[in-house]
Amino acid sequence: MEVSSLNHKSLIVDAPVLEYILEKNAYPKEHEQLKELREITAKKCEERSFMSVPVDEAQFLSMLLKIMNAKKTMEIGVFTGYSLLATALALPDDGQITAIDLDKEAYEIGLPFIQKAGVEHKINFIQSDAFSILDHLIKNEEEASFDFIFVDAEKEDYMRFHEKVMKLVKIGGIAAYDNTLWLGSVAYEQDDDKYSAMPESIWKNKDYVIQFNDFIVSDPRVESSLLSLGDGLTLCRRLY
Ligand SMILES: C[S@@+](CC[C@H](N)C(=O)[O-])C[C@H]1O[C@@H](n2cnc3c(N)ncnc32)[C@H](O)[C@@H]1O
Repeated sequence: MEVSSLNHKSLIVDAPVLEYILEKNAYPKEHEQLKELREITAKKCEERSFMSVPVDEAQFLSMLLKIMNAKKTMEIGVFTGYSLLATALALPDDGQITAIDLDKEAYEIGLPFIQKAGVEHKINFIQSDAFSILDHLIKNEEEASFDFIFVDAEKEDYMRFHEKVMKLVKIGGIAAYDNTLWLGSVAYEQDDDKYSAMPESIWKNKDYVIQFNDFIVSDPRVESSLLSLGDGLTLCRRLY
């Protein structure tokens, strides 16, 4: 399969290398229902399917959750549920995921595959703006109770999410933020030849991503690592 036809969200610009990773490593071990969910998302959501996390990133998150022995997690920004299903498959049978999205229709596209994979019982999907749910959880004594929180929503909200997420994730737990290299735009000016062709939506949000990245570097509450996986994944381990 040609990488250009994969619509893959990756910073790897060397197409044969990306194709090698996907064809030789990621696709051969992709769970059948994840593959089906990915295919139906591409078919029904067309260019919006670009919002799903890439296969290699989902496999990294899955391994991380297993290494951590994560049991109680949260996902902010579900879309059709690719990262959600990868998480549900990685958690033990009594694991719990609070999954929040404004859009239930998109979740329902992926739901049959979650059901077929036999992991729906681990998921509490809440159709809502995530901020009100986070406030509710903080009020209801769920502070410092989540092993892992994955944030994959609007980039302009990351700074506000971070303050609430820092209250909800356990000390020693991980908050993971997606798209923190924002297709590489964070490193380029708009008039740069290489990146001037990027869509308006990328440039519109670039400054929010830069502001968030700068903040995380000097946030004493976390140890962080910015991975060049997908289009950037920042892991923050809560220290206190
Ligand atoms: C990039 S997509 C999530 C992709 C998903 N993690 C996956 O791998 O398929 C972002 C989602 O965040 C949701 N969203 C954006 N802002 C939100 C908010 N304030 N509260 C809840 N959901 C939000 C959108 O409706 C959208 O479905």
